[in-house]
Amino acid sequence: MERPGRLLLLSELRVGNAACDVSLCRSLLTWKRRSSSGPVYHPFRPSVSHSVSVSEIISVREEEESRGRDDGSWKKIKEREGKDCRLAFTVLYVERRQQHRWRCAEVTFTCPEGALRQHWVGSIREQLAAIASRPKHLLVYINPCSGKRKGKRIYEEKVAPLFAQAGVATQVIVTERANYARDHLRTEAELKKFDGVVCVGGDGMFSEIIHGLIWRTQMDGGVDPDSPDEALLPGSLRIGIIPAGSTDCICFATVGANDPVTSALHVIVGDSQPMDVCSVHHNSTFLRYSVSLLGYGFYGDVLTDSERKRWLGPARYDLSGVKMFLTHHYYEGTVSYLPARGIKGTPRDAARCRSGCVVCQHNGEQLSEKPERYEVDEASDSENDSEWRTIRGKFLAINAASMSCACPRSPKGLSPAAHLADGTTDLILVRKCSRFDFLRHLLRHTSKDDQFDLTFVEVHRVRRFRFTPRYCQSNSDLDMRENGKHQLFSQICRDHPACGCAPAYSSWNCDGEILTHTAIDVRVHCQLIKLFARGIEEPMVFEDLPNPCAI
Ligand SMILES: CCCCCCCCCCCCC/C=C/[C@@H](O)[C@H](CO)NC(=O)CCCCCCCCCCCCCCC
Ligand SMILES: Nc1ncnc2c1ncn2[C@@H]1O[C@H](COP(=O)(O)OP(=O)(O)OP(=O)(O)O)[C@@H](O)[C@H]1O
Ligand SMILES: [Ca+2]
Repeated sequence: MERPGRLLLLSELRVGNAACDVSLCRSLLTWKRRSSSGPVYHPFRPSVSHSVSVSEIISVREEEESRGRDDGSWKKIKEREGKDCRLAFTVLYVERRQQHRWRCAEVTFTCPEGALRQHWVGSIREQLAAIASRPKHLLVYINPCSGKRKGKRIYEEKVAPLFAQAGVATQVIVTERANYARDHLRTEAELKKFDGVVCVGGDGMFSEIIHGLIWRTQMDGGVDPDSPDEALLPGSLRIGIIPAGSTDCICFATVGANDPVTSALHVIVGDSQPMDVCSVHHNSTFLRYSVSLLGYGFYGDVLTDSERKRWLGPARYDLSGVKMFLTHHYYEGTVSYLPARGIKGTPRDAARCRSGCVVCQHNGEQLSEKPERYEVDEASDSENDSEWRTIRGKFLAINAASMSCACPRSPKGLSPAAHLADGTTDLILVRKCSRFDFLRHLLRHTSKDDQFDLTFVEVHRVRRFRFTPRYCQSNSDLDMRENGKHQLFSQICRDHPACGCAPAYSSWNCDGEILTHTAIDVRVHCQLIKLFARGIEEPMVFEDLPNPCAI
């Protein structure tokens, strides 16, 4: 019955009323209905074969006689099949649905005898236990105030039952205030006990988690977070996102859908997706980390305005978006950047970052093999260094997208060809233009047309950039001292649009949080963190299907 190394098990089992050939190869569970004339191939009665990779099996359970006793379903099966239900076992596995959604499907096999059932259940469990990447103990933070305030319910109803079925133990913490999760991770959490951290909420909640984890890792490793030139240490814990926020662009861009069940299943199967993180400094003061959007001008103003409308829930962004579009403020300043060299990919590529992305793999290897080359570039502080480029101008928006920033509002995102883990960010400069032109640019985020193919838009793939607003170019310290004053000034002008004077400063939108400074220094840290995700999967074509085992 066994051929070591290839075929572990091959039996005739029943699925419902049908006799099936069921096999367990090293990595594949396959069941194939037998044709009525026996196991022999019959060209006119093709039998459908189902295959599930063991890596996508969630769990296996032995059916108990008591199961379904209330509705008599087991009794009916027993009567129909004349079999003892104690001979049945059920396999729960990942099933792919439309639009990158995953669901938990199940199939029940009935064995001719109890010993065979034990053999099957034991073998599948043994294989599952051998998958080292699966988390066994997770620390879960729930933001009860995210999005439509449904985070707690989403976790309890959709996610916790799946974790329980998969045998994943959890410690669940419902946050009591903003930054509760960040502070808990920084100081209190016993991280050694866990294989990962899960956040239930939006991009802001994810941001709290990475701030807590990255800070803790640097402190433990003796790295000074205030130094913009120091390489940061990667953490060991993966992060899972159960989407319950207003934008959820990090979940959408790493999984392909904002769906709590899909995300929970990616956690259970132990997926791993590396991700770039930008550190943001003002002079030598650490401000924040960013993984998705750093936006000055339009997206900064949308965020500032939307914070006053939190009670509106996710719709606040659309309302503030329309308002800031009509307001049409532009801002003057200088952007300098270090172009990404020696890497694969450009922001105008047709190819997209997808599961198993070769660009991310290639660039990640390049950067880990030759970090000194980049360190030399980065350590150079001179604006005149030939590597640095400088652009002065009036901008409606300055956006740095470290990933596509795809989200339901814009399924292709701010920078459709950006990569999750290539060590770069796409710097998008939208110069002052008419409202009509800016609308054309914005609309292209929702269509197939190229949002960069406009004379007033430019995009650069960079490893590092700096921004200085016009009125503090001579002395960037001024920015710190003038901060209170400019915020007041901007506030007056925003609140009295009739006065006609445009504010001199916008704010930076850093993954949905407002930064306290306008002059910033941004550096990309390649693959600093890991998520329980695998990147967006390409739809399977016939040739991609796993080969059935050679029996
Ligand atoms: C005419 C339709 C144009 C639609 C253009 C849609 C572009 C949307 C691009 C979304 C990019 C999201 C990037 C992600 C940022 C997250 O780290 C952050 C935290 O969650 N979210 C936001 O800042 C939330 C940012 C939300 C921004 C919403 C902007 C809405 C713009 C509406 C403009 C309307 C013009 C109407 C003219 C009559
Ligand atoms: N218990 C809490 N009470 C109030 N605010 C909280 C609490 N826990 C976390 N927060 C804060 O709530 C803010 C918003 O959270 P979150 O990002 O989860 O939702 P969102 O803003 O609706 O979604 P998105 O960021 O995707 O647009 C975050 O800045 C987070 O720090
Ligand atoms: Ca990137």
